[in-house]
Amino acid sequence: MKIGIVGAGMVGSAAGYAIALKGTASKIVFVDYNTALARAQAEDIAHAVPFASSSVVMAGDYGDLKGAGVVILAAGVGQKPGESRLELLTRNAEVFRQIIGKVLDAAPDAILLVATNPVDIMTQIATRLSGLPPERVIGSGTILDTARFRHLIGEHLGVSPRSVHAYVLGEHGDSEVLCWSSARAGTLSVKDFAAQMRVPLTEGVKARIDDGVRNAAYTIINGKGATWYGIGAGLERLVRAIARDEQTVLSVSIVTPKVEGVSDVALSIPRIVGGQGVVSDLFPELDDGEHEALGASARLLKTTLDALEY
Ligand SMILES: NC(=O)C1=CN([C@@H]2O[C@H](COP(=O)(O)OP(=O)(O)OC[C@H]3O[C@@H](n4cnc5c(N)ncnc54)[C@H](O)[C@@H]3O)[C@@H](O)[C@H]2O)C=CC1
Ligand SMILES: CC(=O)C(=O)O
Repeated sequence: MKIGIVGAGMVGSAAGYAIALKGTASKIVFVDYNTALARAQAEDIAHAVPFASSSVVMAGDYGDLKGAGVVILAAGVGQKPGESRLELLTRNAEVFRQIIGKVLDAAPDAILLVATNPVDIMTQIATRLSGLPPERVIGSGTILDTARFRHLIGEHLGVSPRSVHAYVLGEHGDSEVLCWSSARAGTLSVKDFAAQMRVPLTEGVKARIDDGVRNAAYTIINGKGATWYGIGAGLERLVRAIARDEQTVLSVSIVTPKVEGVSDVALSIPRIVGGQGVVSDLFPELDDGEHEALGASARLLKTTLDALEY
């Protein structure tokens, strides 16, 4: 499958690098209004390909997205230290106004994968601007937060994160909801797993993990200015699920008709992803606190979107 990446900065290039190394796409086209940057990223990544795959990597303009099955949208500004994702909204909504029409003129059949923050609201904006059905405009949502959650649980329990099945729901942002009530390691609830392994899983430990997931972006941005490897790998995972029609469960954001009483809001729940985009939503079982927190997250996103004129 040919894929396009609009925005050749840290996130776009990390995604392209991961896709090229895994050979997930036959062709990768970078588009950026900084054409020198797009060309440099494509050339640098192309030099990694002989070690790994046979993907063709190039830079181009919007017309070169013709025939792309997936276009990743990673253009726009990122957070400065201390800035929240929601504070980026006005600037990045303007970027999407400039690029979505051009992407669709060239690649009307593409599935759009949104990475630009605040990703849930940008997904809702991209859905509206494109006129595409929601299942074809997919925000990376909490795919990264879910990976962070699995990493920290696995580290604490002494088990591979690949054996941890746990999801972060709601906003990719401060109001996200770590779903402890259904978190499992292997075949056991994390509580039973911890007991068998004789590892404490106290409220204090859970609070530390919650903080580590919720504030990971702030910590990393303080240290190196931005985050890119985690989301780059997450975007590759999404492209793979689509390119191979995997029907894989991933926590991603699309405009959803009803969540905890809030209508038409983009946020993450686990969903089945395949060649047509999102195939099904999987509403997880939640405890009362998680229901409440997911409702609050949905209301925050909806109110923030409603305040934006676009
Ligand atoms: N969804 C997620 O989990 C994550 C999302 N992000 C978000 O991804 C976005 C990109 O972050 P970075 O790559 O670090 O930023 P960056 O500044 O390195 O790259 C952004 C690129 O967008 C390009 N761009 C801006 N306006 C454009 C336009 N109108 N047309 C074409 N290209 C344009 C810039 O030239 C730049 O190369 C940010 O909004 C950031 O917050 C970052 C990390 C994780
Ligand atoms: C920047 C961002 O959204 C993240 O790393 O979670």
